[in-house]
Amino acid sequence: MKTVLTIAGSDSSGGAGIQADIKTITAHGLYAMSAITALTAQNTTGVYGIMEVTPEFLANQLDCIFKDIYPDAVKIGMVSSAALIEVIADKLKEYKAAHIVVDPVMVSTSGSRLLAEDASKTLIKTLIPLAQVITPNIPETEVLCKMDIKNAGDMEQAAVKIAEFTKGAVLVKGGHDLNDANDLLYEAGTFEWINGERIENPNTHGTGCTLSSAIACGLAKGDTLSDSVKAAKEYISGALRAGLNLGHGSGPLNHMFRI
Ligand SMILES: Nc1ncnc2c1ncn2[C@@H]1O[C@H](COP(=O)(O)OP(=O)(O)OP(=O)(O)O)[C@@H](O)[C@H]1O
Ligand SMILES: Cc1ncc(CO)c(N)n1
Repeated sequence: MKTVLTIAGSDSSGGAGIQADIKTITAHGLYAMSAITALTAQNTTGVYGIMEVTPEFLANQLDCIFKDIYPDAVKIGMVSSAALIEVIADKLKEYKAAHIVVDPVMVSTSGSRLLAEDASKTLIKTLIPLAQVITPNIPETEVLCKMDIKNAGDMEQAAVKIAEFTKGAVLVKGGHDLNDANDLLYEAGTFEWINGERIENPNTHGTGCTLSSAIACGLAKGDTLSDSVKAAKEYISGALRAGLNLGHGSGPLNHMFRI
């Protein structure tokens, strides 16, 4: 049984974070372990509270997991502070973790900041260089490369800039103001566009968490990064097409549709 560790925050509404990750990993037939970085009180309309775990407690969770069930891949989602980012980076190096997917979560779909202002530098300096792939959305890409992104050419230029400070690949996700669903994988100097049909569904809460967890599943199974991203794209499109409609805001996906 292949295993995937998610290191992320808890989303009380079940649509994003740890909950989305575990549903996605399970739907892919793999075993999910989880280390929780923070509790959030949130629902489909917004984030109403964040309570971080201490760095010591996060280190304890990671020790418990790596000493007992060694993960075949690791997905990192919301990590809201520099101190927690440093603990994760130290433990990933200590345990020589492989197939690390970093989803640089900064702001929730509902617009709430999930990464402290001063933590971006620590994310860039200590965690992103450990990633096999990072999966920023358009706003996160703009923060990471300090440029506006208005079109596909900007996405390609941004991916090259980000690759300068990460040793891994960059998946710049489309959507948002570009109003498409075309993603760009930049790996070892090569661009690969992974296009998707835009699905008119207001319930997109947790799409990024779901995609990055699905990519980690492919890597855990030994697939190439390109194949893992393409399979994850199929999965997220299917989850959007399945059209779950819960809550009064931008609701969750249907993770449990059959792949
Ligand atoms: N309406 C849509 N139709 C089809 N694909 C979509 C749609 N919205 C997003 N996607 C796809 O979903 C994946 C996640 O991208 P998105 O930009 O939503 O991530 P995100 O903003 O980080 O998500 P979240 O923060 O809600 O977890 C990408 O592959 C993107 O192309
Ligand atoms: C806990 C958590 N992680 C990630 C996201 C991304 O949307 C969210 N809304 N909540």
